[in-house]
Amino acid sequence: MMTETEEPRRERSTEAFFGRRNGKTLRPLQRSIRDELLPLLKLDLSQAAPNDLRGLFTAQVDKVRLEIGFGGGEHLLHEAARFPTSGFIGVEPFVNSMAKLVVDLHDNPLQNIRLYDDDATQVLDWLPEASLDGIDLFYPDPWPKKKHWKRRFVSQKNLDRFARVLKPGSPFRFASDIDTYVNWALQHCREHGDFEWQAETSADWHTPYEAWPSTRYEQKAHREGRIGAYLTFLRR
Ligand SMILES: C[S@@+](CC[C@H](N)C(=O)[O-])C[C@H]1O[C@@H](n2cnc3c(N)ncnc32)[C@H](O)[C@@H]1O
Repeated sequence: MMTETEEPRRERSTEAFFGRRNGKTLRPLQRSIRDELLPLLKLDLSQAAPNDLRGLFTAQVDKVRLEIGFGGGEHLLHEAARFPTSGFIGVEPFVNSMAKLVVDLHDNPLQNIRLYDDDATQVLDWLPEASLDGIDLFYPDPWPKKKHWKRRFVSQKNLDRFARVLKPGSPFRFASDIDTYVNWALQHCREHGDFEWQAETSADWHTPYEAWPSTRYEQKAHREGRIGAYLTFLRR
């Protein structure tokens, strides 16, 4: 039986989410801030998406970008502060990561962030066609064992979703420290046909994005001796 303070445990909620949703029990203050603020920031997928996504934000924005699986939120917060006239949708199903981000936003409010705390495929299917100016997927769960590769977020089905919601010419940015996932992403994007890889030379793989703040997962990879590859694909 669940107590009042427990979160529902799910290993797999929908087709593309296979990870853990819960870690340590939230501290009472963290929980109360999350409970107060997340409902205000969370996208309501039970309502039709607005045709013009800019209306989702209190800030006046001229672009809208999506970050899938923001983890500690280092990049999402950094980009949202760097581009106050862009709106950012951040998706993260891991309860503790979402609570951390909501507390960060409580302490340092930004008017150009909206959130969603479940599987990003739900948001992708909700968004109107050609409505996004960029999708970031940094260090997605690697699923290194071959028998689990089919769980990887990059798949033909999810690339179809990306292709539907991205405006032509907009970037899908991907980073990973797992060689087989980097090759997997390159191969899937090549086979898909709607994405063009932007790289002048193979050295570009290891050149971080402009003003890259790094992320918690990347720092751990570096400590363990793995370096990231940064790939940018443009929606044709
Ligand atoms: C390895 S972590 C990387 C986090 C962060 N991007 C970083 O670089 O530190 C992958 C994140 O993706 C999230 N995730 C996994 N499946 C997801 C899905 N279907 N939709 C959205 N996020 C997902 C996980 O909860 C996890 O926080």
